[in-house]
Amino acid sequence: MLKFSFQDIKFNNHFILASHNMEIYPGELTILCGESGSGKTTLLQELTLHQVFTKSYIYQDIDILSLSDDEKRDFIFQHMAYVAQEPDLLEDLTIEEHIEMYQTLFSSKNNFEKYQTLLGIEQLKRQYPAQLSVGEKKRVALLLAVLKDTDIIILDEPTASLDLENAEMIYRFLNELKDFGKIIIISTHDENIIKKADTRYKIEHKKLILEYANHHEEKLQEHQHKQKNIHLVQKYLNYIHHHDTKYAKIIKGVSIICIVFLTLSTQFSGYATEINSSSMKDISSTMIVYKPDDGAQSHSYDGSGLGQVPLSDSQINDIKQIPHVDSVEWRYDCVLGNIFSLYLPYHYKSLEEEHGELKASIIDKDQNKKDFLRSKQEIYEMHISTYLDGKDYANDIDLDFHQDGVYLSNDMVSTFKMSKEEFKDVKIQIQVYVPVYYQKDTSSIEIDQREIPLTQVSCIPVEVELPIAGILKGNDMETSTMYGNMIYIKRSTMENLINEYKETNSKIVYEAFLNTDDPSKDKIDLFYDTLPENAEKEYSEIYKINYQPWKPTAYTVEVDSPIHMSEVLKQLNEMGLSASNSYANYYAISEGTKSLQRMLQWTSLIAGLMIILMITLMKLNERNQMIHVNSYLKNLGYTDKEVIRIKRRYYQKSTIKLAVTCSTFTAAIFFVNRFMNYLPTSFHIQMIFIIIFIASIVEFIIPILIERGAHHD
Ligand SMILES: Nc1ncnc2c1ncn2[C@@H]1O[C@H](COP(=O)(O)OP(=O)(O)OP(=O)(O)O)[C@@H](O)[C@H]1O
Repeated sequence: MLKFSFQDIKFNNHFILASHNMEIYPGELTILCGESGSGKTTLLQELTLHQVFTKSYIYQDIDILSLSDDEKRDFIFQHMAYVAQEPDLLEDLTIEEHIEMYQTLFSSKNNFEKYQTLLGIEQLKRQYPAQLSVGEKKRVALLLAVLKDTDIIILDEPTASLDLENAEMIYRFLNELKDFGKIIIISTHDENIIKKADTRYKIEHKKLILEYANHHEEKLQEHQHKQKNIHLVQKYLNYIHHHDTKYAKIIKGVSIICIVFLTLSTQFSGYATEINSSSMKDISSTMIVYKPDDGAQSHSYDGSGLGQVPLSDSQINDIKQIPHVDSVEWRYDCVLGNIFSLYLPYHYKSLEEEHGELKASIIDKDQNKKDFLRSKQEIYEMHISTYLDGKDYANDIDLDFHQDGVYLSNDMVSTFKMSKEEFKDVKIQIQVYVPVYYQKDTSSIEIDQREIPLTQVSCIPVEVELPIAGILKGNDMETSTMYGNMIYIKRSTMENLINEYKETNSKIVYEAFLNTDDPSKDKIDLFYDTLPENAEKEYSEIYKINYQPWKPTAYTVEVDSPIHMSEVLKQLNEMGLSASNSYANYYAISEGTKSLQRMLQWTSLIAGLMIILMITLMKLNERNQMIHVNSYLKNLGYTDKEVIRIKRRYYQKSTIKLAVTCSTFTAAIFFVNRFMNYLPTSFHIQMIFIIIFIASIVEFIIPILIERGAHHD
């Protein structure tokens, strides 16, 4: 039995109903009738634990008012089904899904097919609530109330504004219902229902009157305890997006693309940083510093010994004083086959006339000799540079035989039909151009139609046999080169050769030409230091060439870190010096990757904000739906905490779903990319974290914040 009493009901000092008691028995139909506006709905709401005016509420010896809020919700879950005047259904679930949800949540075992037939629900099963008439909705709500399988059923005007056909189904249904030992309370104006009443209350003149009572002493239906399972609700929450509008679906698609793009761009920004730092590593922190001829500033350093002026001791000191400069070491670079560098004061013959053909050979362990390169041209394109004694070049060396000697570039050995290992214990025999003089009067370049004389190094070709110390990974040995066939000679070896052949005195050479009408009588004579008295009359042209003992024209300058390169370069330029432009190129790459990074960072940021904005708008749009689901669950008897847990779990699942979709999409892009060889990239685990992070904001944090906002409204 349910014993219930309420105090005077007033709204804004407007008196509605005087205080009264009610006793409601199981297995009976308790009817509440009265005029419209007399307070029937208000009373029913009190019976569903709204408790604004309730004085006492005892059900089966349980004092409901002494229960905590959560216990009251549990009570509703276990014992009470309420069908309001306007039935509450979830817009995105079909009637069949509603039925399935109730059966699952309340593990109903009652004979629901019978009620389903009585209420004519079969043909409505595939419909959504919005497709139903009011009568149909009421019938569905009644069936759901039965499926909740509780011992108290409260119905507010079940037949109000229904046609006869709908109403009759409900009458038949009510006849069945009352035979099951349930407490059934119905508010109605409908005479057809009123006459079925076992107990009838009427509200008249603002008083509740017990008009009629015919108690049967029937026992209450045995209550079966229902297990509350919040996991089961999840499935039905997933149906909520069945009905998403087209634009919501488009926004979802766009946000997935945005998240993938955002992730990729963050990753590429990472690659750009890697490229940047690896190119910074590649540039090492050294550069070749030289002073170009005054008239030919643009002449770049090509290792040909042409166009660079030796540096004075004070200039070298000044370089050493530049902040961040660690060391300044002279170097020597030359091109084999640059026969101009062989012009010496003593002879003006070409290389081939003087020394025969330029040769490079290798001599193996058994003293077998082989021409080193395949063609004469390749030998003429061979470059020699020096490397420093005692310095670690491990980054550039592929195979080190750990002995004094020359390192060969990778290009140079790759044309050879020998494995790299086979170069061990092999010697190379070449003619090294040993520098002895520099002079400025035999070479020139034309700039703006003016001939600008260039400083030229003059060399003596010296045949040497040197062990091969190792093979390089590429062609560079610390400083970068644009040439392929490189031989790197230890600087002390070169220094010994230079000391052996060096000149200590300057020499002036006069080149005297006699051009006549008969070419066979033409001649060239050379005069050293002084010209004969009558020379100017005898010769048609005389050139004076001033040979100075050789001094280094290039230096390897080492800077403490690549990031200070530009600073040092600036100071060198201010001193009128140049540095090999390979650095400038790398610097440009580095700058380029930095701007690429900046661009990617900005676009990522904008894409990120766009996603958040789009999703926020979308979720705001869904706000009412989100709130309705919460109140629906609470009306079913879930406590606030349970609803929060259900919702959190639901958002967690959506987050995981989004993260998995985006990760799969991203992985697919990577796979296609790798397959097509567009970019040398791989799928980084950190991308998953980025995706999870964005997915959590989008599918967890934003919805929770919006719902929270709704609760405060
Ligand atoms: N929350 C409220 N605030 C102010 N007045 C209210 C509130 N709820 C109900 N009322 C008023 O109380 C009176 C009783 O309303 P109630 O809905 O309970 O009547 P009813 O008998 O169910 O009417 P009907 O048969 O038309 O549904 C009405 O005058 C209504 O305007």
